[in-house]
Amino acid sequence: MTLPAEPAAPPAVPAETPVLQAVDLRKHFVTGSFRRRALVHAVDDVNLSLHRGRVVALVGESGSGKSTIARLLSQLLPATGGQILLHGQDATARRRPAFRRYVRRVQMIFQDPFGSLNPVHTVRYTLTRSVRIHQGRLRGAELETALTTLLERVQLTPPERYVDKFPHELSGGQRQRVAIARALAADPEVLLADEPISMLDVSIRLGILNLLRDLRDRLQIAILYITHDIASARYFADRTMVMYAGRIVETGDSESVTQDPRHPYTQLLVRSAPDPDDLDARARGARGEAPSLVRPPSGCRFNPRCPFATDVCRSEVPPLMPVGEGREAACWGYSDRPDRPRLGDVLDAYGERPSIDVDLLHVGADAPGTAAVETKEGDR
Ligand SMILES: Nc1ncnc2c1ncn2[C@@H]1O[C@H](COP(=O)(O)OP(=O)(O)OP(=O)(O)O)[C@@H](O)[C@H]1O
Repeated sequence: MTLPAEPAAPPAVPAETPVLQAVDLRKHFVTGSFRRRALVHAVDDVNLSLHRGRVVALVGESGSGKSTIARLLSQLLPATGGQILLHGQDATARRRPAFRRYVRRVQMIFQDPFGSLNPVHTVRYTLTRSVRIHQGRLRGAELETALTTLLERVQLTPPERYVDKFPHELSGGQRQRVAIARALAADPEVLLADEPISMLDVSIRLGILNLLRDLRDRLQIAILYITHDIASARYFADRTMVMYAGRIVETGDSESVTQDPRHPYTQLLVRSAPDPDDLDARARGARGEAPSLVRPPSGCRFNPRCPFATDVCRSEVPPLMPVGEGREAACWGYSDRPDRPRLGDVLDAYGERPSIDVDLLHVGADAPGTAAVETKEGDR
């Protein structure tokens, strides 16, 4: 199924102070028993900024730390180190009232719309609860208006067709729309969307991405879009950050990162689209597997799989270095050190030159803007 090439729209607002920022964010999980205690280095030294009306995609294969970042930013997990800033101010919520205030600004959308909605409650119950938590004890006509507004905002129209349904009476896409409406009841500034389409039927994924894009544009919400699928990042996100084994290895505007990847890992990731976990299968053997996060490789964590790794890659962690306008890659190959690796044509090591064809955008659907199609009765 071919989709029209429609890269992410340019930002509606100029860059300004980030709404939400992670500064040197770190999460090490303690696992094992007392005697065999081990630390999982899930996230190390991650910096990211979310701006009003812009989407940042966080892309990487399974286990790279993407969901941990979302849970840290939502403050469902305490960080081991680093800071979370909301409008430039430390936002660490140490007590419940502060956490409530934070959650009003920063809402999360989960991967599984089947698990995130209580099956015994109607849409009315779910949304009313969220409205009352975040907007006060609305009743009668006022409450009805609030519910109608939320359902219309997620394009579940006419609202009366959906408001008294139970989750099992809705399609996966409709359930995800209800989950998004529940998040919108808080009138958030930030949505953290953790793989919001990966559990949905391919035919309705594009509808959900278009809805999120609409919220970005109309409500100027800042969105963190977590995905395995670098092709959907190109379609949907203004900027893309690539994560490998707990660290950010490349950042830049989505079009450049996906069409002209600079870090050897991003090049592999692009080549493995649409299934990044296929990357393991392709690179295993000759290049080894994704590293253990209990004992991550020293230096660049990608070095055991990188065909150009040299001693410096094995001993020193590469910082993010400029590799173009607004672009950075954490690879010594872009430094001016005399002992840097010579990247050469790194892609030859793995085969043909990668590029993301929009056909690889396996979100499915015949055309963008399919929200209305999805909400028809047929999508049950
Ligand atoms: N509560 C936990 N205790 C111990 N280790 C954990 C915990 N949660 C996550 N991890 C580990 O942290 C690492 C990063 O996990 P995370 O779920 O953030 O990755 P991910 O990129 O989101 O993967 P996926 O796409 O499969 O969800 C993994 O090695 C995982 O096993």
